[in-house]
Amino acid sequence: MNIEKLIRDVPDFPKKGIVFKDVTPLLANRKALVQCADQLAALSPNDIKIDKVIGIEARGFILGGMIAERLGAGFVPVRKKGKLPSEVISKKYGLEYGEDTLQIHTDAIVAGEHILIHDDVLATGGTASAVCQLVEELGGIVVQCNFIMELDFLKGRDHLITNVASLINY
Ligand SMILES: O=P(O)(O)OC[C@H]1O[C@H](OP(=O)(O)OP(=O)(O)O)[C@H](O)[C@@H]1O
Ligand SMILES: Nc1ncnc2[nH]cnc12
Repeated sequence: MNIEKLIRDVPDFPKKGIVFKDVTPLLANRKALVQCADQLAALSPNDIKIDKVIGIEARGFILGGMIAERLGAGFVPVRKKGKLPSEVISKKYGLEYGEDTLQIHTDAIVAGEHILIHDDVLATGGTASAVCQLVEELGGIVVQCNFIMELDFLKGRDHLITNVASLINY
């Protein structure tokens, strides 16, 4: 089925001038959800065993968990500042409509592990790039960053030195 039809444009959210790509209709459709998870898992390079999938808060959690299950990998959340309970490392970052700080538990990744990072949208790349840096600080190897969609005109791909894959390009 055509998952693109289930992504809704919301003008002027969360700020004037931003066209927000809303994935909630896609997530609510049982066939689209499964198809999306299957296709994202299939994007992962099949010659490297993924140890852990990272989902980026909040919209990266849903399909990140489904991809981890399909790849037989663990799941690691990267969260906004102040949400993870144990010892963390942090990275400040800028995104299409603001800035924030992301955190990961220091014991979430063992040095040398192969990591796949998932999020719903690649826009400027600020968010995904910060997560790559967190993974590398812990000694993880980023195998791929994958996304439901990529906003090509914001050139997020240029900020990521790793393999980048997405299901839809705008
Ligand atoms: O490529 P960038 O310009 O960095 O933008 C992409 C990020 O923006 C959105 O998250 P948001 O910070 O809105 O958080 P949410 O998932 O909690 O709504 C999206 O889910 C990505 O994480
Ligand atoms: N235009 C957009 N729609 C949805 N999520 C985003 N994250 C950054 N830019 C976005």
